[in-house]
Amino acid sequence: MAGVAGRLARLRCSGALSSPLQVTRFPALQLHLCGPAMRASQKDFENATNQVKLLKKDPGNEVKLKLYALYKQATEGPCNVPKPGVLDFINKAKWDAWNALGSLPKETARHNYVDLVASLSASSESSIQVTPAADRKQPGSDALVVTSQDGITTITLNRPDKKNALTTQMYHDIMLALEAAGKDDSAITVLTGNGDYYCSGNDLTNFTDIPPGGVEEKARSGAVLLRDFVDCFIDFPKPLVAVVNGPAVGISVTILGLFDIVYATDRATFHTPFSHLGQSPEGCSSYTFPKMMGPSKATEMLVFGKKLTAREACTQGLVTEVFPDSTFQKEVWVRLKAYSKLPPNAMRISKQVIRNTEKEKLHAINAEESNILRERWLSDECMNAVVSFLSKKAKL
Ligand SMILES: CCCCCC/C=C/C(=O)SCCNC(=O)CCNC(=O)[C@H](O)C(C)(C)COP(=O)(O)OP(=O)(O)OC[C@H]1O[C@@H](n2cnc3c(N)ncnc32)[C@H](O)[C@@H]1OP(=O)(O)O
Repeated sequence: MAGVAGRLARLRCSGALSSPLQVTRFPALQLHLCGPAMRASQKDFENATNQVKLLKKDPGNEVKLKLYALYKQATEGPCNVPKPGVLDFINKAKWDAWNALGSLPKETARHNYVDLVASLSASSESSIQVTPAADRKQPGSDALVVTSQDGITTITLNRPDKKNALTTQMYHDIMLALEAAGKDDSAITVLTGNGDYYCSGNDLTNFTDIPPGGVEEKARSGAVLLRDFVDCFIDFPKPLVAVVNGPAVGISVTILGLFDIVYATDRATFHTPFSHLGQSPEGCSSYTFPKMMGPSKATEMLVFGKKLTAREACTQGLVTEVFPDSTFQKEVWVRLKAYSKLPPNAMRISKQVIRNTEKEKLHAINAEESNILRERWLSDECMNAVVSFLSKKAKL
């Protein structure tokens, strides 16, 4: 988020961002950032600081940063604390916002803060706070739905509004769901997505959740989680089927090489933009992809980020069969229900015969890929890509 908050504030002052939408949503910013200094009493300011805790509608990151900056300027004056490290996304964004206020007098900052809170109070419905990412609660188990019926355990990614991006909590929940499915009395296990996407890969906001040990600790624990997560797929004992109901991105694509069957709607696409994100392949794809499609096609996907259509992915061996979107669900589930009636022990043993020779190798590859990614996550290339995504998301 390098300088984005500061750039935003300067653009606002220059009038460059005064679109009707922004004027409607954030009138206080438009009216007061560069407006004449007016007086608000200390009491008004204290009232506003209390009022802000009662706001019910989340006004978004821009306004939260503005509130933070004005509060600091009003109470401490111009920003003269050291700039946080470039990887410390949240604190750096806050520092940028405060620093962008330059030498704005304390009284003006106090007035602008009071005015901004007043304008927010009018339409408020849920709480706002500049919550450190580390304190933020991840979505709970409703982001993952597990059902068991007709001999099939289905694990459904259920964050359709976020294209089923995988939060840290979801990685843990998927591991638990796989562990349980491996032991339950179903014959087949399915992973699918709710909504128009199968999965948009790792939730990039996971990167903002920096623990007390800093970014190195974040990268270390991320690599451990990734390794454990992928290990669960390598070791899964029963037939594992991906029902790819829409586009798939990142890790949701790479682990497909560890599934036994991949059925896809013709609307699905398969995208691994690792270089664009300053990252490197995971999910054992550095081994499974070249093996299934040859090194050159694998390079197009994993190095150059070429997005495949469902039919291309089928030709390359990543997808087992493609179905028309209009009949996808019906055809796939009829097929899977029939398969689930086959003797479960025979299916389990046959899968193991097919997969066991590779297991040790896959675990070693997973460990190596996770280590390499740990380093990648600390690179400028990765950090810049994540910051760019988060900035667009925050519309900064
Ligand atoms: C234990 C850690 C293991 C990590 C392993 C390493 C894994 C690597 C990967 O998976 S790399 C791939 C990461 N994913 C991406 O780069 C995809 C990012 N998202 C997008 O490019 C787009 O959102 C899209 C192409 C998936 C969909 O575009 P569009 O149809 O225009 O929808 P929106 O962009 O408006 O998305 C709606 C809503 O969802 C949020 N969102 C989508 N994907 C992600 C994501 N991966 N992380 C976080 N948030 C995501 C998007 O921001 C919108 O949110 P909003 O409504 O603005 O709040």
